[in-house]
Amino acid sequence: MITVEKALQLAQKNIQKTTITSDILISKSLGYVLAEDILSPIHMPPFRQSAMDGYALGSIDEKTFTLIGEVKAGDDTDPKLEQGEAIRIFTGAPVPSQAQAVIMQEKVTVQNNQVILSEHVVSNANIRPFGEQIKKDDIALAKGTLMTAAAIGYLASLGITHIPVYQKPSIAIIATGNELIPPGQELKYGQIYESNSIMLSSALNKAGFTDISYYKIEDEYDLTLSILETVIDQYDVVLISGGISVGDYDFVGKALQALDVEEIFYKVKQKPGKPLYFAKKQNTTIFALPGNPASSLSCFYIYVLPSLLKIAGYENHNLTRNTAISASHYQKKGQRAEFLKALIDGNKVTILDGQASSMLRSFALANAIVYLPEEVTEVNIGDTVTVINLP
Ligand SMILES: Nc1nc2c(c(=O)[nH]1)N[C@H]1C(S)=C(S)[C@@H](COP(=O)(O)OP(=O)(O)OC[C@H]3O[C@@H](n4cnc5c(N)ncnc54)[C@H](O)[C@@H]3O)O[C@H]1N2
Ligand code: MOO
Repeated sequence: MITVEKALQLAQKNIQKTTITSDILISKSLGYVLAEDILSPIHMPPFRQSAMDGYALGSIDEKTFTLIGEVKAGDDTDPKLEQGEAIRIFTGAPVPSQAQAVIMQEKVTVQNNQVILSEHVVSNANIRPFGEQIKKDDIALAKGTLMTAAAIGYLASLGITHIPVYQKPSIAIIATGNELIPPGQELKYGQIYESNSIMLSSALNKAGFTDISYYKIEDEYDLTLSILETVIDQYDVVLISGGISVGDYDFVGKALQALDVEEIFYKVKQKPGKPLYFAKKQNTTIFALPGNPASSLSCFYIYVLPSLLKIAGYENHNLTRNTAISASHYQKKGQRAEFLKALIDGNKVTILDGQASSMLRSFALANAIVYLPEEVTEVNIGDTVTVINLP
């Protein structure tokens, strides 16, 4: 059994950013990472732009100007403007080439076609210079940038429609267990509802991973072997739930071994999620998550999600860790490091009741995980603890 720190380190070391990129519509690019530098195809702004509704002035030394016309946003005119003359102008409109400044309409009075300034203006006031934000062929956004709403808006403002991004992995989720039936059917004695696949796919969707396929396997060796062989061949990432412990009907480990996967680690000194298994085969990454629902989700957030984000090209792929002051007393029962479902409010964190790995209610209420390393055996109210924010 390895430590949490060693397991995290091995996951980091054995996961590489994908080399597969594709050109996609920017409207579909939220959450993708740029695979190349994007150069601006235009100067932005593409002309001298008025930043205010007011008057464009032919000179800046006078206090009174003769009003000779108007330019509004979208106009394609460049009217002549002499010293002592002004043109009515609006925010976003092209500023006449000869204009030396724009004054806000609140700072003038207009009488008989004369614009009278109540204060002096400085040269180029309220004019957004040509190419002020970015020049044509300069790097608009660098390779590695995460596409956020703002990044999408920015590239759209430069007229860009398609961008090269790192492809997101295709993912198979495999739920194992004879006892599992889909929600919506009536439970027979011995059965429970299968909830891990919908939970994991929801967590994947939230993180922007949508290429997901589902499989359900009975606890049967040959079937486990053949389905695992197929999915390892077909998908970039395989997430298996359950069947990874030591019981007579836990066939996942045996099947993976028979398929000659490269085992990176099996069993981590942690609670929940002790029998976590991580392996690779060619370009496929395989995580076998313990079947207990809270163990599955805990391992997903701590190990799987950072790995998937790294594959998809994210620079900051780890969940944020902070410290907070515990509002709870908690006594560890065993020796393993623990990930505890918790509720953080400001810098105060409450460890929730119901931490068993079979229970999801505390997870459903949690917004954070308190991490207790092996050496911490007890938390007292007022102690500083490590907190991992849940996405
Ligand atoms: N003798 C030992 N027994 C167990 C050990 C051990 O070290 N020695 N470890 C325990 C720990 S810790 C865990 S965690 C579990 C993990 O077991 P598996 O990964 O093999 O998972 P299963 O046995 O298939 O299922 C465990 C539990 O979770 C329920 N389950 C499974 N899949 C789903 C699903 N898709 N949706 C909802 N619930 C699911 C299943 O019914 C079981 O109750 O092993 C301990 N045993
Ligand atoms: O490690 Mo298991 O997830 O404690 O129950």
